[in-house]
Amino acid sequence: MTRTVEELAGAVVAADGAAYERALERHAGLAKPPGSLGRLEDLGARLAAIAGRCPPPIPSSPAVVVAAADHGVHAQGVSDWPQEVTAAMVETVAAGGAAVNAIARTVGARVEVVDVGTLRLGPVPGGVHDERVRSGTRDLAVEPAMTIEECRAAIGAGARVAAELIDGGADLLVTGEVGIGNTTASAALIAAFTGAEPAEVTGKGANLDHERTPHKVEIVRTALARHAADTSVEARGSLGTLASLGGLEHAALVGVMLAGAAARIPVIVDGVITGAAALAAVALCPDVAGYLIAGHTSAEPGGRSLPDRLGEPALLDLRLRLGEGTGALLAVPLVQAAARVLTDMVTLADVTKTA
Ligand SMILES: Cc1cc2ncn([C@H]3O[C@H](COP(=O)(O)O)[C@@H](O)[C@H]3O)c2cc1C
Ligand SMILES: O=C(O)c1cccnc1
Repeated sequence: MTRTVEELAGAVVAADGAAYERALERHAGLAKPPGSLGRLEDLGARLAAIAGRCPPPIPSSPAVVVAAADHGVHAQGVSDWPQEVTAAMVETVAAGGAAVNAIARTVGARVEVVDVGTLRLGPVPGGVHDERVRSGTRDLAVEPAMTIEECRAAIGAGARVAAELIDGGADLLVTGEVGIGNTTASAALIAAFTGAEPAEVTGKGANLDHERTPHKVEIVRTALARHAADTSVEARGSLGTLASLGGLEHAALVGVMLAGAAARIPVIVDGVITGAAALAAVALCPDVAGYLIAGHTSAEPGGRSLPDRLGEPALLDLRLRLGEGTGALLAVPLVQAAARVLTDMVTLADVTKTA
């Protein structure tokens, strides 16, 4: 079943503030000095708000969705890598040999890779979700990257994959991506949604020669000016911004976030690409914010401002700048622990009874 953006957004209810408060109260009475579990206490309360019950369920089936697509803006020389690397990485993830696979194995997460629009001549190989909308986006520096219909189709695809995973028992979604050139689209989205200066949010991505970073900043600036000057109805609003400046994988990740929130399941955000998608998802449906957990702070410029925009600092800062979902996956045990302490711990009253 494919749900529209409006249907998905309409199915999202605000996270439950009363369950959040009950969890904080419960924490205050557990067998520890109140507040001594630090940010894990607030995280547990957020999980209670997400599930609408306290204690919250302990996530036991995490799944990472790696959305993949190519980018027309690659023609502007914004990445040192050939576009073939995107499809090659999709195959690598499907075969289990990428960084995301190694870390997913460590934390017991399943990995699902979704091709929403890589450049490829042959068919999508086995083990990859074939949700191709088109072969790469248009060049966002010169024209809208996607039509609204293409953007909607990619959102629907991401939501469908997420819903299948949830139906199959996934109770914690993790966002990931691959797409050569996608740090340029991400910088454009972050600047558009936050008002940040392009130079503040544009970096070397996958090791772009540092002498060419000013050119990359200029491309982002050009794209923003092109979009700002676009007075068509399609260009207006959050969906218009996503279609104009984003990638197909950003749109698919918006779908994953909407579907997770609609099912009252936490969604862990990874680096600057999934973070840019998170800004779009929250712009489309503000209540989604209550379901998003910032997993880590990317070392890419723009990474630092993102978790704050999502309402709280990220859980980890390991100076990762890879994407794929790697940083978000590393936060999975923290999320599980935050829920588990609310279930497993005895109260201070229990302890003092036996003292
Ligand atoms: C081998 C390889 C594996 C990756 N895995 C994630 N990325 C990351 O780098 C790319 C974005 O950087 P840029 O905008 O500079 O092209 C995306 O594929 C992102 O997922 C990779 C990049 C490469 C080269
Ligand atoms: O933070 C990220 O997601 C990121 C940073 C650089 C390159 N690819 C991904």
